[in-house]
Amino acid sequence: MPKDTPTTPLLDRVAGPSDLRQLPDSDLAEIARELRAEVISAVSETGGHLGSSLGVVELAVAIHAVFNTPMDKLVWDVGHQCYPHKILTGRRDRIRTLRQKDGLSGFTKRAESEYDPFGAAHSSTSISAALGFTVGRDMGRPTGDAIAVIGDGSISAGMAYEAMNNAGAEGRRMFVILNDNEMSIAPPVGAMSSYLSGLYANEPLAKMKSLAEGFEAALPAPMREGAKRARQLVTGVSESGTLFEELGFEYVGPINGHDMDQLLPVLRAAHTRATGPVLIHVCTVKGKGYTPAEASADCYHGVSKFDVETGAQAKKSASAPSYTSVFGQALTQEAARDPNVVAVTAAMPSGTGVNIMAERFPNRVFDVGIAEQHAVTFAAGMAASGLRPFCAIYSTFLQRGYDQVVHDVALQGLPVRFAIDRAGLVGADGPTHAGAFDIGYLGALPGMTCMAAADEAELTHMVATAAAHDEGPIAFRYPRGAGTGVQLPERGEILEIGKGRVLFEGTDVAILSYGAHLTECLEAAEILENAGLSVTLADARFAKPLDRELVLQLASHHRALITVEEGAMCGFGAIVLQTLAAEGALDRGLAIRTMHLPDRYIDQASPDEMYEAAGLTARDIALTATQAAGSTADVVPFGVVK
Ligand SMILES: Cc1ncc(C[n+]2csc(CCOP(=O)(O)OP(=O)(O)O)c2C)c(N)n1
Ligand SMILES: CC(=O)[C@@H](O)[C@H](O)COP(=O)(O)O
Ligand SMILES: [Mg+2]
Repeated sequence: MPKDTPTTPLLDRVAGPSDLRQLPDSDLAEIARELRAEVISAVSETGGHLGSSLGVVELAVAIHAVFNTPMDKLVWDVGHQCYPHKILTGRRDRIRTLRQKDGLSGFTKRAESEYDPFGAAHSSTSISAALGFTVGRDMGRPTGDAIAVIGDGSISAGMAYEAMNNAGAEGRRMFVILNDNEMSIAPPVGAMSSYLSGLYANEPLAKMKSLAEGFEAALPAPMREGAKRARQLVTGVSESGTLFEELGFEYVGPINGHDMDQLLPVLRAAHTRATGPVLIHVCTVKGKGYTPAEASADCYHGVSKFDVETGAQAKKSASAPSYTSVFGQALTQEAARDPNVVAVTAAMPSGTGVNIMAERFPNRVFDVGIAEQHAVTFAAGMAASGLRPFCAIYSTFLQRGYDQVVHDVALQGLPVRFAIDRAGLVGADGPTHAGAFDIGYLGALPGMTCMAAADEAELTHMVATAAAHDEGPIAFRYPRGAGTGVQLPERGEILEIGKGRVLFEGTDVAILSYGAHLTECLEAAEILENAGLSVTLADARFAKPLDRELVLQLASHHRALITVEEGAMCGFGAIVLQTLAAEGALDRGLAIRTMHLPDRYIDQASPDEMYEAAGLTARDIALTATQAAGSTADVVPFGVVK
């Protein structure tokens, strides 16, 4: 047994939620204690989203004890807090494979378990999905109650309100549990967060509040009194109820989400009496029960492997600064030169690196909360006012703001600068977080300039180029993690729009790279040269406008042309193909291959393993080039490829 494996005699008897339901209530707090120890122990070995999972340990036990999962549909918003739920629902034996190749996903996933009725990883979808299940139940589908568990950060997104607006009007029996830990990844922002804090502040007086008399009656006597008092208090102080009540929900809470003596009776009362939508406001502590997590500024939102005793996390041995930090520094330099440069983040200040600019220019960096759609249009408004906004959003999350990119930015030709982090495959977070599609979805837009950084120096140039580009929207993408270690320029150079660069010239095969896979292309070129093929390597820098002249030149002077990108099909390769086709350059016997992510989702693993599964290693590029060039040379001797 590994040294940190806790003893868990009660939890050992729980193979699934039905076992939990056989236990007396008096055992459930102890189950939660053992479950917390198991989560800490497992995540110390795997890394992952620890703080959020620790915050919902009691909640997970109580929900599974009261509701009839999997018939009742439990939908965890984001899903990053689902580790206790996975342990309780038959996945304990694989919990130490979390976020690894062939292991458990770090999020809820339909394919993994019947207890995960709805997959997630992007936030604020749970209420909509739960309402969908509710309608399914009411229309005779074999499904029970639906329960959405959503955090205070995630409930700031517009989608959650769209869902509550709809659910309140539908008036169907469903449950929304607001898990309020007064934290997002960073401290939460915005008026909604202040509003929830106000409700939370009522806690000593309003232990329980429900405007429905019948609901109060279902509570145990001590709570009933509290509920009545709260009702009088609230109705006395203000004519209106909470925002949730205005939206048509019955509001219950706030209650202490770590106290089984509050959780169990409240959930049971709700379960017994609810006839319409109910919102149960549960207050929790992110990182609860693990001192290093509770004491840290981010409550151990996402951790690498760590020492359970000390909480010390394994340090990544980065030989080079991360792309994110290089972006943050370059942005700060631009902001120092130009007072019109502003930055927007949607709840990811440190993830995107705009926190670096915020240290020097706090009034010019705007964290809008989890609200990508608003972030994009807000940036568009700022651009229309004459400011120079950088809208820094991960590729995968920008998907949520796509109509805003099209309608509010591109169509109006507004110069919003999109800094697109996490381009390509990201590793442990898996396919939900892969930056796979932005080349295609942005490349399709008239007037959009699209760049991809081959290394950190290139990223610095692209930040400078974007800052200087007032002619319309411009985007630049770069991957998660450490850069290549190249020398960074003192100041970013303004690149000529639509011009690529040739790294070296050969005669047989041309490789045209777009983005950070240039490293693999360099390696592939070396393999090919060793095998006797003469290679040209070019970095396109721009997908739009494409360097037409360069592409035509590569097409006409080589037997084979290979494009390489860290993105899905319908991306850079497609743009190259369409350009060549339009020029008639495909009519002359050129062998062309477009290398991109395959047309399937790639499960979590390390980024290298994921790129291997995607067929995008240096070896894959070399093999593809050889075959395209019609060479029979044995181009990949063992030992050459890393
Ligand atoms: C659409 C979208 N934007 C951003 C994120 C990144 N993200 C993941 S969790 C999180 C914070 C969520 O806060 P909350 O819902 O309060 O849960 P907690 O982490 O506090 O448990 C953010 C911003 C995401 N998953 N989805
Ligand atoms: C759950 C979620 O969406 C974030 O916590 C995400 O996992 C962060 O990813 P990075 O570690 O790449 O910032
Ligand atoms: Mg929170």
